Amino acid sequence: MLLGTDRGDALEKALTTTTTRTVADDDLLLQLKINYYPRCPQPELAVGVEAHTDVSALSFILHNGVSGLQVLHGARWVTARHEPGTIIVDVGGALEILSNGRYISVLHSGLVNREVVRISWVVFCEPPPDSVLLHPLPEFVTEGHPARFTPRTFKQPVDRKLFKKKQQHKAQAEEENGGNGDHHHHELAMDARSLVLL
Ligand SMILES: O=C(O)CCC(=O)C(=O)O
Ligand SMILES: [Fe+2]
Repeated sequence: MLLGTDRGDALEKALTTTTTRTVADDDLLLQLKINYYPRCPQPELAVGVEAHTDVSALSFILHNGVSGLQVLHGARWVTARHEPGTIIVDVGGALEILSNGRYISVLHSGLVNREVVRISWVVFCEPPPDSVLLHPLPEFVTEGHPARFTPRTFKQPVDRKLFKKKQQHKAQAEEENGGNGDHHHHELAMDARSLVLL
């Protein structure tokens, strides 16, 4: 999402008043991922970054001003605004859990462009993998809004995502090789891709 004033204020308040109590500042892990989207003569046939949700708490997307980030809004894919000098902030799964679903981790994807190269630098801000149990914070749990998530470590959804990806790519490789080829290279490529697709 592009931070609007209302949501931005609420988000900032939630983060400064609640998250820091659960996760100490120096426990937060920052990971940088650089996406390079080459020009593509037939963008509609290509996959840039496939549809996914981030597992992080927050992701900060810096970009070269070229649009390409698509966000699922209701039933429609909409293109995010890429105004020069702005940073796009994306809510990840960890924040969805902490806020008991008040902030939603939306499905998004990255498209390639026919004319221009697109580059995005994404900083994923993540809780520690297994020393903290993520659960809806008490201030977001009421009678009207019971807890929607069971407690889990950050590592659990990450592992689940990697496992799903592995299965997907294995099935793809088997399809391509008629079920009996040498899959070694596919699996190596898949592992590299999975790691950066968190
Ligand atoms: O390139 C973008 O704008 C978004 C990429 C993205 O969603 C990701 O790397 O997780
Ligand atoms: Fe993402």
